[in-house]
Amino acid sequence: MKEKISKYIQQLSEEGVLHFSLIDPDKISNLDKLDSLARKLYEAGTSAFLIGGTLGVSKDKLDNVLEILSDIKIPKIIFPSNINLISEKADAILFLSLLNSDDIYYVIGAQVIAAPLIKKLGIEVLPTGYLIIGYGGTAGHIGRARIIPFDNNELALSYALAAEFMGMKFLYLEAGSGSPETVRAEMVSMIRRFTNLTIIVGGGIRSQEAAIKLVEAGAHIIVTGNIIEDNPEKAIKIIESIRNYRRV
Ligand SMILES: CC(C)=CCC/C(C)=C/CC/C(C)=C/CC/C(C)=C/COP(=O)(O)OP(=O)(O)O
Ligand SMILES: O=P(O)(O)OC[C@@H](O)CO
Ligand SMILES: [Mg+2]
Repeated sequence: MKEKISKYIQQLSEEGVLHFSLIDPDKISNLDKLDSLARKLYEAGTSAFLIGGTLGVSKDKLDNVLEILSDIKIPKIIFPSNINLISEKADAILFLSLLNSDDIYYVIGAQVIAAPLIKKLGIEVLPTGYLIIGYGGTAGHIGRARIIPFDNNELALSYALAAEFMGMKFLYLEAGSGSPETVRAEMVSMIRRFTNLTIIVGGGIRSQEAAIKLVEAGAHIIVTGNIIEDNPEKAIKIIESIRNYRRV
């Protein structure tokens, strides 16, 4: 298995903090403007594109977005909500297991169905424990998550340790797209302190202050989705502040 994207992430994390731009193929209002929007995000310093969504996303729409982004020289990583979102046009896929789901399909079912095709296409996998925290949004509802409260750090850490002991490399702390609150800094710092997982945080991040708080707490990768569509200028400011951040 090639590890190109994983090495790219590791190298950038040694130097600083990464930002991933989430592009939802069903929510992009104007596909004709995606190329110029994506270039601005790239020039601001975003480290990769995550492409995915829960509702209304098809393989055709995914391929179309991957095609539009193909000339931009940062990784295009699939963020799958289900097994239909697998494409050879992507550089990697977040191989998610929704660890706090009550539905075995989202813990190990979808993964078993998807694995042979991913292997055949030779797409790099990023083994990721996915935890839904506090709000959950559509992903939490569809994924039948037994939501971890925003303030239950001990419970989140227990899942994180279990993920690490099972060999996962990434942990995605997801408040849910459009969440009124972000995951809290205390939860991130506790997981950073006690594990070696690469911590991805997303959901409801709409300001530089919110992003930097999570970065200071130890997040390796910050994901923003909605703000890119709602206010691209603000998204660019968030990206610049994350990429300029240096741990002391
Ligand atoms: C490994 C493979 C192929 C699949 C795993 C599938 C799993 C475990 C999914 C977890 C549950 C789930 C529904 C995750 C969604 C992740 C995602 C793409 C979130 C972003 O989308 P939203 O913003 O919630 O979607 P909408 O904008 O459509 O509401
Ligand atoms: O759209 P936002 O609220 O930025 O959330 C991003 C992502 O974590 C959702 O899966
Ligand atoms: Mg969304």
